Amino acid sequence: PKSTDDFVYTAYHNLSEIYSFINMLVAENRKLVSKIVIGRSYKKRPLNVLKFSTGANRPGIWIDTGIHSREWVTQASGTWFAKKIVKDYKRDPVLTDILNNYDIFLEIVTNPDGFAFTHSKNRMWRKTRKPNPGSKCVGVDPNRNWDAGFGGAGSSGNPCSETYRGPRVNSESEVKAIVDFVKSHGKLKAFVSIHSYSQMLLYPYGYKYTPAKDNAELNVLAKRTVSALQSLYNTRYRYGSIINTIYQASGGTIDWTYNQGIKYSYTFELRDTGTYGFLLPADQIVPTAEETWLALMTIMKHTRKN
Ligand SMILES: O=C(NO)N[C@H](Cc1ccccc1)C(=O)O
Ligand SMILES: [Zn+2]
Repeated sequence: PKSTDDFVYTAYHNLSEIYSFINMLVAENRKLVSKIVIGRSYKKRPLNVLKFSTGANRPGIWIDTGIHSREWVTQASGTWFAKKIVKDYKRDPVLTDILNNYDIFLEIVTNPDGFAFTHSKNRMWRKTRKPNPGSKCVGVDPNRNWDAGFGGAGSSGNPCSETYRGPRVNSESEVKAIVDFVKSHGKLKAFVSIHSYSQMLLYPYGYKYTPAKDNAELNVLAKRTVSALQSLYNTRYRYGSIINTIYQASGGTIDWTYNQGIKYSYTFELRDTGTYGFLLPADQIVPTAEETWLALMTIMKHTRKN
């Protein structure tokens, strides 16, 4: 495609197509959009983050998709979100107000090595692609590698496991890059990590049963958020803390971001509930992105007001 207007949002795309989408979007919207490279993957691919900003030194909102590479509807949705933001700025009053006060950071391909591998060799690949010394098994689960209950129940020490935590905290450059960005930015007010599938909206904690101190507020906001999502196509989501809603998981992304003080830390599990699972048909990409955008707007609106 020559522009992001004729990019096909109703189809899945490979790594180079998404990278070129990102570059086109920046080139077409130089005032609003810039690209930050926050680091490199194990295989030295750039970790590209889109920054949407209308002024300096603003607080920020973070959204990542594709940290688990096989969850293709998430990177596809992230691409659609990026275009939606530039289309709606100055047209939608709520988004315009958010962007006049907050920066939005969007990492679409958060695990590029894994994503490339799902296109080339194994569609069901989840982890990073860093080799594990002493094992024939490759990769670390980037949703177990964070310094939040790291190594506890709900992750594995076996390199061959899909939930292998890694040899140490932040061993994965894809994770470390985000950790460093969060710490250096210092003013992120919301952090949303988008996965699939199960149709759930989850908040901390995953590594312990202790409720988050903001549990009540996070629960009320989650309820309102899933209602907004359901309003479009009647897609139903469950919501609650990770450990109570799905299972115990240690070293997870949003447990760490919440403990960093980012109150509005959420994980989405997008469509579906298992009919197609990770192999969600492409004709569900745009409906999924549209309904999820209503949810994200709810969280961003609440963040703006608090
Ligand atoms: O893999 C997915 N979804 O794709 N999520 C599950 C559950 C989860 C969600 C959020 C935090 C921690 C754990 C996982 O095992 O990582
Ligand atoms: Zn996942």
